[in-house]
Amino acid sequence: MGGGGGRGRGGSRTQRRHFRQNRENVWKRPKSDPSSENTNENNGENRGWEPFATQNPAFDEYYKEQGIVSPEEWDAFIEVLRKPLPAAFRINSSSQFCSDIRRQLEDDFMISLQSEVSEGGEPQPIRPLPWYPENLAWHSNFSRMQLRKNQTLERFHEFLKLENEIGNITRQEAVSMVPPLFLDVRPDHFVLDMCAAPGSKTFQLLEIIHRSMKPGSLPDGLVVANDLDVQRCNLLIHQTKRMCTANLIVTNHEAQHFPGCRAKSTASEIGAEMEPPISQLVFDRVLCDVPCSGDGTLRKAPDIWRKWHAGLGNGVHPLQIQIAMRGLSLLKVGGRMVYSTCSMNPVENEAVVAEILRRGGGSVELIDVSSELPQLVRRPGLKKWKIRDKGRWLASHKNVSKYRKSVIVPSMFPSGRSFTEQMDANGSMEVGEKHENGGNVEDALQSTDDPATVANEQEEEVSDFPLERCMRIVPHDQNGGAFFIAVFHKHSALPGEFKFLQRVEVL
Ligand SMILES: C[S@@+](CC[C@H](N)C(=O)[O-])C[C@H]1O[C@@H](n2cnc3c(N)ncnc32)[C@H](O)[C@@H]1O
Repeated sequence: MGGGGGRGRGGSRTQRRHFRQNRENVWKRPKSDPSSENTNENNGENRGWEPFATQNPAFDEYYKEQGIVSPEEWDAFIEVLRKPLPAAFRINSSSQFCSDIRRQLEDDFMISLQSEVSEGGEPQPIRPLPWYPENLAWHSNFSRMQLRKNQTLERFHEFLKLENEIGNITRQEAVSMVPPLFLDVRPDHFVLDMCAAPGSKTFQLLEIIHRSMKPGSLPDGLVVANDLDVQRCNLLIHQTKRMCTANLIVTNHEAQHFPGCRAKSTASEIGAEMEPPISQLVFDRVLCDVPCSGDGTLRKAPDIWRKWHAGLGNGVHPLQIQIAMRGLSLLKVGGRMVYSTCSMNPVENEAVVAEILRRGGGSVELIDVSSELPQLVRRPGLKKWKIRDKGRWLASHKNVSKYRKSVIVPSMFPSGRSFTEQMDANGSMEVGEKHENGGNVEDALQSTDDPATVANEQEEEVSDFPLERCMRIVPHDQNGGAFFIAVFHKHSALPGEFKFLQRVEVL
């Protein structure tokens, strides 16, 4: 029956429906409130549904200060972040039906769907992603709701469902398809995917390994897909079994402590008469798609708006470094490693990359990949950033109070210099203590009236590393999600690595 004043939250029913359709992923059902379950007010419709709050002042303040987009772009950036993410999918390049599927999309669906208005209001409801090779990845402006409800889209929806089920296409966020492309994998490569679940990038890696193989023959390459979470490993297995591959091993370890695997060389490699030596298994390619705060997925997971705070990025920074360093130690000399996150935060990105280069001590290079995938819109990595802790901006580790030193570590800052190192060089007092005027540090933290002013008064640090070679993809660049990617080349053994390898062999 009609829309009585008490049923909705303002606005006509049509307006509400329109809003719901356009903000499909920004609705949540809060924990049920038994006291209101049977009231006439709700009348059974829309009961308990509320929009997610798609804003967070702490988020705005943080990213404005970091300057990840220019002040002029801020409104466009934030507006796109609040919109639902358009769907994207990829054609399995190793499928024998790959060309047929691409032809069907180009010659049939691209034309027949033209008359359907997509919710994004783009002229082409579906289109190939211009930066993905060979028209194999597609962007669709149809929301899940539209696909499910609109009769004329039924054929397209059925096509997507069926081809996805049998492994000919995979639904995957567009930006998440980028890291494997920069890994430069060949069919004979041994690839380690350190944090692999739920497996969309593993699937992509397997596609490359299997590409151009004749049906029935097996490639020489191998993907080892690891994840800490056993349930997510199950998801990964479910996802990758659509590939029907024998070239995948799934492991369940902490990536930062991924075990050294020992392999026997084949007799043909060493001469049939000799006993094959045991050597450490090293990988041609390593993908480090590490756990992160995930704020690049805000469009897909709007509940992150509510949960976001600067401490999330600070908290995962040490683990991200550990995982990346373990990845590098398992990488062959001459091999390539990609480090990626779905976070926009420099403490999870540029700061980690700088620390990898620092610890790598010249054996690792951050590669300039600006000429690869030229149509992918990306921004260079930052050279300077600040750390936010307990409501305070910190420009250098020397500004960290001694009570926070176990949490706010030197590698988080652009110079990577530790407070103690500063003391050694200058032979002076602890600068952090001077800042607190000799008073109680907790008091000093709480009495900070204007954190931005405090940061401005501090000496700004700038990284010496070529961090502009990193890539940050932001949502309004190509109507997608956000991602960060850095590509490394290992020139020689890491400092201390040789000793480690020898020890493994003796064991
Ligand atoms: C960003 S997700 C990976 C997404 C995946 N690469 C994909 O494309 O589908 C990060 C993953 O890291 C896993 N993880 C968290 N801590 C880990 C650790 N210490 N070692 C290995 N995996 C970890 C999480 O379970 C999660 O699946």
